[in-house]
Amino acid sequence: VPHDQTLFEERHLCYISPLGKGNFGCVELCRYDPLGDNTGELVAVKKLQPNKGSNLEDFQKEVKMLSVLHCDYIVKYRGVCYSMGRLSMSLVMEYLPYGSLTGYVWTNRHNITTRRMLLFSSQICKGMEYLQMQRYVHRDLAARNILVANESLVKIADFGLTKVLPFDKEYYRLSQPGQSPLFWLAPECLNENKFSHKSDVWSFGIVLHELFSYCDNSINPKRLCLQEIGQNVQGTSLSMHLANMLASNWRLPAPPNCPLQVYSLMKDCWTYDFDKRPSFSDLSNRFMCFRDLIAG
Ligand SMILES: CC(C)(Nc1nc(-c2c[nH]c3ncc(Cl)cc23)ncc1F)C(=O)NCC(F)(F)F
Repeated sequence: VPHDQTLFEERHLCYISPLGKGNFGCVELCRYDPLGDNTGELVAVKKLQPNKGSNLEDFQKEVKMLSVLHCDYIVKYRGVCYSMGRLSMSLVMEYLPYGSLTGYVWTNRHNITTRRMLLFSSQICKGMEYLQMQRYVHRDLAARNILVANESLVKIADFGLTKVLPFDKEYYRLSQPGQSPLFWLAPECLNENKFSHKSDVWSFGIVLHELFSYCDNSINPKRLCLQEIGQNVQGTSLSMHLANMLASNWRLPAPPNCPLQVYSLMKDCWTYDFDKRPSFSDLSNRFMCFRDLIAG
């Protein structure tokens, strides 16, 4: 596929297998094979859920948002494929063969060094720094939404919940509680549906916790929070319980064998007051120093 090509003909898009369900639809592994000889490129095709009209606009917004992102640490947009005579469309992205970070880190937990975890962390941080420059708030930063391109490269993906900040405001207020998973959300998101670069920094801290826990499901953020809340979740909603815990300064415990400097950086991302949280560029600089400092 010539890389400037942004229009994929449906008849050459050969379905191979399902990849998963993301925000706004399912994603399938396909081969774009115009020569019909199986030499075509593997691509990830995100199909829009059918007959959800409103989603078509949002979907076209996601396509538009992705098409202008050019960063080594963000999944590459390849183009679109129209079907049913332009009534439906699919988003075509590069296919990353190693899959999502959660699966990769857990499967390879015995031979991923701290050094490589810090490399992945700094790449996610740089990808978020780039997004911030474009005034994009991801709103769903989580290890499951990071893809592994190869042993030493990860990329941010799944921009289904991403919002562009208005030119005159540094935060985005959702009209009603969104579908972001609670356990990755900053207090101001839980309490006021307020999303910003600084709430993405909070989620980035949660991603570090997942990463340095080797994405071990038995100690994932949801399970640790629910353990802390205990079984006595009466009337008060889960998000209220979580907001109260965070307000009384409860935070996720340090992952087993996590370097102290890394845990202290996570805690900085979880500063209650969003104005006092570090920015992604502050965090990038700190990772630069770490990688020399922490062996492994
Ligand atoms: C919904 C979907 C498909 N889920 C999965 N994608 C891939 C997966 C594996 N390789 C991929 N290459 C490109 C893309 Cl867009 C996805 C994959 N692998 C496993 C998934 F569950 C996805 O988009 N997840 C968000 C992402 F992981 F991408 F951040």
